[in-house]
Amino acid sequence: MADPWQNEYDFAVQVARAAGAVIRKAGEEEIKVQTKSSTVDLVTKTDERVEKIIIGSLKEGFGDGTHCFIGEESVSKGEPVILTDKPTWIIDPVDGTTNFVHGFPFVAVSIAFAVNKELEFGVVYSCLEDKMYKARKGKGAFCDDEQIQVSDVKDIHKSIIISEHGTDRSVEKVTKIFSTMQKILCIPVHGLRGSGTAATNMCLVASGAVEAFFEIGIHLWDIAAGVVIVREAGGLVLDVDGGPFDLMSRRMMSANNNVIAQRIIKEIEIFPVERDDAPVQKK
Ligand SMILES: O=P([O-])([O-])O[C@@H]1[C@H](O)[C@H](O)[C@@H](O)[C@H](O)[C@H]1O
Ligand SMILES: [Mg+2]
Repeated sequence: MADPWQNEYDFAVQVARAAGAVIRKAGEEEIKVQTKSSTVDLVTKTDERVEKIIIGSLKEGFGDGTHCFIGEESVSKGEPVILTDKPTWIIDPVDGTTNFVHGFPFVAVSIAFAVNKELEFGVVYSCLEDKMYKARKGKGAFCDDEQIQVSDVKDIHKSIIISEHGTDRSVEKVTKIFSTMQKILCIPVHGLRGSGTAATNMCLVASGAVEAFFEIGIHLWDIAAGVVIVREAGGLVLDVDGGPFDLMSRRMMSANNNVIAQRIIKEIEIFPVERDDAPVQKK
């Protein structure tokens, strides 16, 4: 049977590449910064503009009303996060906005596609490095058309682990995050890293540069595309307590294998976060 979502997949790659070119260009100009949920949760005109470009192009291609869209900036303007069985695009126009603002060279466009609430494909364009990561369910993961695979390291002492601290600066949460990092570092592991973009971090797991990446507090648009890429590269994605991964939970552990995942999970100090599909009240 012909691949039902091949057109959508090819289109997503084209749109991500075009969006990345807009981001690169915008990075050469003056960047005006605003804040969202906190003073360190940054947003720029480029985030909004690129999301409009991406959703606009997707609607031109597939705008017969059967497709739904969940985009970071639309949600921050008050749209609810509702994932139905309909074909749904999950978009982070600029993952790594803080990096973008500071000229730190990792910024990604992340586009995922889900049907019947299952992720079908993911595209992550690391636009400053000009690397196109992509994966289609059951068909492998690729970086610039070269197939990628997770690392085969099983010894935690030979691993590099990524975690991030997100944008919540409450002392209780930051304390737990750093306590977890300290425990992992002292296992000991070879190193701790973080690129500043969850989407890129997942591609680093998928391509074998690191063994695991976990974070509490990410949103579905940060990781949806990366989830497919990690799985198709032979890795696994779990909840931070070792249970099944839940796209809406804002908790995610991705690893090259279960030995590494379980060893890290033992050290994670979990703190509560509001789910992405929590009913919209306020804003
Ligand atoms: O805001 P944004 O730059 O799109 O996304 C952020 C990045 O992915 C960062 O690595 C992660 O630590 C944050 O949790 C995300 O919110
Ligand atoms: Mg993001």
